[in-house]
Amino acid sequence: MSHFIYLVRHGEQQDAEYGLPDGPLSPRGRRQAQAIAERLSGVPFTGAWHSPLQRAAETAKIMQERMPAIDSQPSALLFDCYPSGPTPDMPRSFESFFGGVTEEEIDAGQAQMADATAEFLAPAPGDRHDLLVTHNFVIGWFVREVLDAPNWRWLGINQANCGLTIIRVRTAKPPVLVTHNDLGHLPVELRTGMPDDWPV
Ligand SMILES: O=C(O)[C@@H](CO)OP(=O)(O)O
Repeated sequence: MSHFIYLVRHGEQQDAEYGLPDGPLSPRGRRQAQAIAERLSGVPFTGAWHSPLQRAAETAKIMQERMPAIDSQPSALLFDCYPSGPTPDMPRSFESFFGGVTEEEIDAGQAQMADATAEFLAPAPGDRHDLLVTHNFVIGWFVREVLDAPNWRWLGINQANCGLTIIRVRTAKPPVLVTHNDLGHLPVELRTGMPDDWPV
């Protein structure tokens, strides 16, 4: 019995480069959402959830238009957050990242991620295929959790807009990272949201 979790980062947000905290998808973001919906259209989803933020909710809505069998529900466990704070074993190069982040934000993010992994990464009694449309840091934390890496390690694990990450969970076996940030469904002009330019 396998529980597959399909993690999708939302599509590109309109004017995100101006530092807006949230907003609608850009035209390119809408095309990304259509492309990931085509990619996943054959999966027999048993559940779907999305972050309540507008960019994620719109992504889920566009996906749902092409995948009428899913009925995506908003989940506060999938909000954008800081999954953990600085730790002594963290490389010093990451310290500046936490400059403007408060302890309250970190505490809230840690609590959210503990609940999110307990809720969404649990083994299921039968086969399950669950879709989660969420944010870069949240997906980085799920990947860190699967790899049993140190807490700080979600930093630097990045996903492109509408990139596809799949985790497989079974009882009595460690979880498996089936694929990470798979962009096979996105033509090159729709590959956005990574911090660095693509090397190829
Ligand atoms: O701001 C960001 O870089 C990430 C953090 O998770 O958010 P989003 O995936 O919403 O762009």
